[in-house]
Formats: sequence, structure tokens, C-alpha cells
Amino acid sequence: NRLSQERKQWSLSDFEIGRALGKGNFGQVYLAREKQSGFVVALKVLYKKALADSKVERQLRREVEIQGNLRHPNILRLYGYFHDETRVFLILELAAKGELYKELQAQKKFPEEVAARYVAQMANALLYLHGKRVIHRDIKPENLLLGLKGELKIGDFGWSVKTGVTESRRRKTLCGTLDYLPPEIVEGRSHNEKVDLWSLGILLYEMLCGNPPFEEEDSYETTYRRIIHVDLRIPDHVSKEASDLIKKLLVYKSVERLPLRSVILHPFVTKHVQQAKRASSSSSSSSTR
Ligand SMILES: Cc1nn(C)cc1-c1nc2c(-c3cnn(Cc4ccccc4)c3)c(Cl)cnc2[nH]1
Repeated sequence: NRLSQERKQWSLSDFEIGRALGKGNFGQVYLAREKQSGFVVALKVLYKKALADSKVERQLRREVEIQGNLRHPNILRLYGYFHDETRVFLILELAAKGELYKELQAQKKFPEEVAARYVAQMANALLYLHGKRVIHRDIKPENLLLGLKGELKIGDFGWSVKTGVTESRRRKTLCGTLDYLPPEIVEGRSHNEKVDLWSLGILLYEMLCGNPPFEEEDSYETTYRRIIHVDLRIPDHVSKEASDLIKKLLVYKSVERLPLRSVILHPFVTKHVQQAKRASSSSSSSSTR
């Protein structure tokens, strides 16, 4: 479509702006339609002043550079960007069913087969990302969106990096929530793509239990201590397969975390996700009878 023409210089007048879809730290996201093609997108508006004050311009440039070059069904497309005097605009794929964390808040927790499907989709997206030497570093419900068929889409690359870039500076995240950060980051040690395996384990725990495993009401230090001691308590309602996968991802030593290919083949995933596939194949065989 016209949107993916890389060279095109976009401007606000190319779009009809619809309702606000959500808001984040530095701006809002609006429903928008490109006038020529009628193509509907999500237009993320970020205020330059807010970006400058928080010194995140470099991070935004990296986000655009990385996300702009990615093509995967479980990663939100970034079609292009433009800016005016006061704002930066990102032209993003519209995720028809909105933000995952709102689903999770509404339902408190997901059934195991739903969580298993999301874990399989995340693992496939991370396999693709790591294959391109990109670490996401910020996998959490707030950064995940849902497509038309309820498929998961990673929607925010604000903290992603291409590996090989030495992250000497301690990240500014330490002012945000620690809940999803692995020991090597909270301890300020060097880290690699295996940080995303830890976050995948946190995500699975939160989807099944309704809260992240090391969360402590407003006590930063306690969360910090629980993370570095991997002080993990898994409720009895969690199946043994799910519990096994969580324990194999939330491992202190990053090299010992279950690799993505093994996550996709883990019984917790194959028990549910293959089931969905078998169900569809059985329905197609019945139709031939
Ligand atoms: C559809 C829909 N229904 N509802 C209720 C929401 C959606 C929807 N939202 C999106 C969104 C979307 C919206 N907010 N956010 C969070 C945000 C906002 C600003 C800066 C950083 C992060 C993402 C996107 Cl990007 C992409 N697609 C989206 N679709």
C-alpha cells in the first residue's frame, strides 16, 4: 500500500484524525485515516518538549529505526513518521482489539489456553527479533496490543537495542517499575537477549495469576531483593506444566533460561496451542466426510 512507500514525506494534512485510542508518557495515540488510500492507522503523537525534557530523543530515534525495519505478524508495523514544530508523529499499524493490559485488567487473569497462545506468539516474535540481533528489553502487558484475530502484537520498541551496542550507561528505567526487570539489569550488570526470556516468564506469571511475581506494594527495595533472590511463589491453581515453564524462564543465571525454541516446544504450549490446530484440522476433516 501507499503507506509503506519509504520515501514519501508525510504530513498531518494527509490524515483525517479520529478518536483518541490511548495515551502514554509523552503523548497520545489517535485513530487516523490516510486520505488518498483510505488506509486506517494508529497515529502516535509525541510532544517534542516532553521528549527533550526527558532526554529520550535518542531512544525515540532508535525505536523508529528498529521498528521501521521489522516485518512480523506479532510485531506492530511502523509505516513511517513525520514532525512539525512541536510534535513527532509515528504512523503505526492499527491493532484492532487494543491494549492487552486493559484485557488483563478487565479479566483479572487469562485462562491457560489463552496465555499459552500469547506465549507462543511472543516466543515467535522474540525468535524473529533475536535473529535480527534486537533485544526488546521491555516486554510487559503495557507494551502489547491485540490484532483483529486476537493475535498479540509487540507495540512499543522504546527500550529495544541492537546488540553489539554497549549499553554502558545504567538505564533510566530504574525510575519506572522494576517488576519486569531481570537480576542482571537491576544489578546494573551487562545483559544480552536473554533478558527477554526473563520478561516472558514474568508475563506468563502475570497472565495466569493477575499480578507480576515479585510485585510488592510500593516497596522498591523489597521488589529488588525478591528479584535478585528469585523469590518466586506460584499459586496452586497454576497447572504443573505452566509452573514448570515459569520456573525454567525465571532463572537467575541468564545462560540457564529456557531457549525460545524450547519454549515453543514446552508441554504447556503444545498442550494448548497444538490443540487449537488439531481442532481446526479435525473440523476440516469432518467437512470432507
Ligand atoms: C482499536 C483500539 N481500541 N481501543 C480501545 C484501543 C485501541 C488501540 N490502541 C492502539 C494503540 C495504542 C493506544 N494507546 N497506546 C499506548 C500508548 C499511547 C501513547 C504513547 C505510548 C503508548 C497504544 C496503538 Cl499504538 C495501535 N493500535 C491501537 N488500537
